[in-house]
Amino acid sequence: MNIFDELKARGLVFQTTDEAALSKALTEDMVSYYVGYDPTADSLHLGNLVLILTMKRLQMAGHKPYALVGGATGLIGDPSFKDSERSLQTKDTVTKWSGKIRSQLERFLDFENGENKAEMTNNYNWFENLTFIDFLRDVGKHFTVNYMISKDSVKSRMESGISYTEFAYQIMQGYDFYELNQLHNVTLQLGGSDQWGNMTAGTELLRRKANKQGHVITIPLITDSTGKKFGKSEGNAIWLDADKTSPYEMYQFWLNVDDADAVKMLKIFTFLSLEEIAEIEEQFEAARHERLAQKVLAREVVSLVHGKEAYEQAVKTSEILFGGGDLRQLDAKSILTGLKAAPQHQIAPDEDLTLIELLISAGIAPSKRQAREDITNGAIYINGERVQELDYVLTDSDKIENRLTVIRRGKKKNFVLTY
Ligand SMILES: Nc1ncnc2c1ncn2[C@@H]1O[C@H](COP(=O)(O)OP(=O)(O)OP(=O)(O)O)[C@@H](O)[C@H]1O
Ligand SMILES: N[C@@H](Cc1ccc(O)cc1)C(=O)O
Repeated sequence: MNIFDELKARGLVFQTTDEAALSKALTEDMVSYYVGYDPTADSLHLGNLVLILTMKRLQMAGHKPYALVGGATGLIGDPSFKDSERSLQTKDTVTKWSGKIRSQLERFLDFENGENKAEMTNNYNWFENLTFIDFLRDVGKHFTVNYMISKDSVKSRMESGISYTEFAYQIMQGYDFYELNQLHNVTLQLGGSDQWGNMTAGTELLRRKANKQGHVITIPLITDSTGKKFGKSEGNAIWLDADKTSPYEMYQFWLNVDDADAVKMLKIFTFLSLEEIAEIEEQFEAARHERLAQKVLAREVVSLVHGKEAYEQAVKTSEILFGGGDLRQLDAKSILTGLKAAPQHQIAPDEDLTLIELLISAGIAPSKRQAREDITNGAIYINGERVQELDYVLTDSDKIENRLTVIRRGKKKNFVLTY
């Protein structure tokens, strides 16, 4: 199967320009291609990861990737399918975020080996010295306003309003494609389906200014279970930066993917072969309650993004939180994430309550009698360990990172005491 057919079989192709020519080029030559990321946050997220992995698939098939950080376009703001203007970030912020995005991209592609090793680029390099006059004369002249306003990506804004700044965005991205073609013979651009308008501005410029054919592939936008696109603007991003979304949170996210989406996600987010995925699908369908597809997803994607060790730590966290064990082996953040749904109760630092008093004050037991019964029956656990002393007083070693203590009543009911 050639790489284009494989991308299609994985559900990664939404739209393309001239499919026959593109498929032929990808079969016969080494194609140089690019994907652009604007530094509009300090981290990429799972929605962006789909494209990074698609870049990687093409690189594994022998094609040459250019990862572009939008140091210039990030200063302008892409209006595609956005209801309102973006607020401009300072130049310092954009520079700082560019660095972060760049180092995340570097983790996924091979920048070292072979003729098709990946290259990193930044459109600030060519926009920095391009004067306004030259831009209008050499680039703007190739676009009619009629063409620009006809794009679906800006249509709604033609009514609600759009600044000249954001309106110019599509021809900036168009110019990037042209420039990368001139510099590195890049002939293919990939992006999410919301990027079609900007990307075809590039093929248009290539045709008009250099008389060359450029290709575009859009990938479908990945949505959450409620049908919302994963992304920053929707506020449901799962970040690749471990400080923003911990490996444990990402692990939980994958474990909770809907049955209906799980196999689709395996094709999009993992490097397992389609045959391996078909086998997993068969087992998964035979016993859905075992959630095999979700477990494999969690293993593959968390290991890919955060490494095997972080994945194993996430599994351990889950086992200890939900299967039993000493919670002091875990960090406070993972516990808070894992027990998000558990009731929390804040304790004043100098409150030296006995266990009975504590159970009542935190609402864990309804009465003194019940509290006493629970403790003596062995139904009360502090950080996973059974405590049967009625007048036990919490010590510093019960306070995980000095932030919290978990009290469990019976098998499942957790309560988090915070300080
Ligand atoms: N959920 C998603 N599924 C597939 N591709 C995505 C998704 N979210 C973003 N992308 C793609 O990643 C690239 C970079 O996206 P961008 O920086 O606009 O992220 P974003 O989170 O969508 O940002 P914003 O929400 O601010 O628009 C684009 O090509 C975009 O289409
Ligand atoms: N417009 C793209 C980012 C991008 C920037 C410059 C490009 O040349 C290509 C893509 C986005 O917002 O996601």
